[in-house]
Amino acid sequence: MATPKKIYFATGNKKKLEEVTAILQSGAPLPFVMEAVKLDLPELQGEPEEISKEKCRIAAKLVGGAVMVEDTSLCFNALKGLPGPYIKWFLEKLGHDGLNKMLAGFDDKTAYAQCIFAYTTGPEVEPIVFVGRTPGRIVAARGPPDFGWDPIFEPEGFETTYAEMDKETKNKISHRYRSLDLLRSHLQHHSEKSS
Ligand SMILES: O=c1nc[nH]c2c1ncn2[C@H]1C[C@H](O)[C@@H](COP(=O)(O)OP(=O)(O)OP(=O)(O)O)O1
Ligand SMILES: [Mg+2]
Repeated sequence: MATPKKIYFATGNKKKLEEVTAILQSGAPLPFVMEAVKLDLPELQGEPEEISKEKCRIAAKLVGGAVMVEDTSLCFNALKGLPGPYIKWFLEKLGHDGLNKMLAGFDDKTAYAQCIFAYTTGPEVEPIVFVGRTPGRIVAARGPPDFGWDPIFEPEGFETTYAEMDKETKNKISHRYRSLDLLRSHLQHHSEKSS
């Protein structure tokens, strides 16, 4: 399916939108225009890929066109990947400190941040997904509490948390960057210019 000229990015999260905008601007010229649309999408249950796909189907019906969405998980290895896609509620109820305490009984503090973009050309078309992961570990909160669980996630190979990094650095190594980069390649590959 050829890449459409305009693709909506549906999210209710301003910080996600800021990062997605920055990541898309920092690469090669795009074969499409991204238009943000603020939607309050449901928090679904299930396997992360399915959650993203279903979110995308719902968004495509609402916007009536090509759309991308993403769903983000924070997965603790000691907890076999939980809270995963339910991190939003865990963060809201327990805060940074409570999330750290969840791992108190475990030596293994490693975790991974996962972002799954789902994209469809329209409401009748099955979405496809792109999985981006960044490994790291859960630490006591450090850095500005601007965005979700950024202060408690220290990516592997760094001594700073996501929150302590400048945005440019985060956007080069993040789960979101990795997932969006796969989608970008897909769209570039399927654009009329290159096919
Ligand atoms: O890079 C990130 N760094 C720190 N925290 C993050 C990040 N990315 C998402 N988050 C938070 C937001 C929400 O508490 C949960 C994901 O839930 P998730 O459903 O994907 O996000 P959301 O409901 O805020 O926006 P949306 O309207 O796109 O579903 O993790
Ligand atoms: Mg959500």
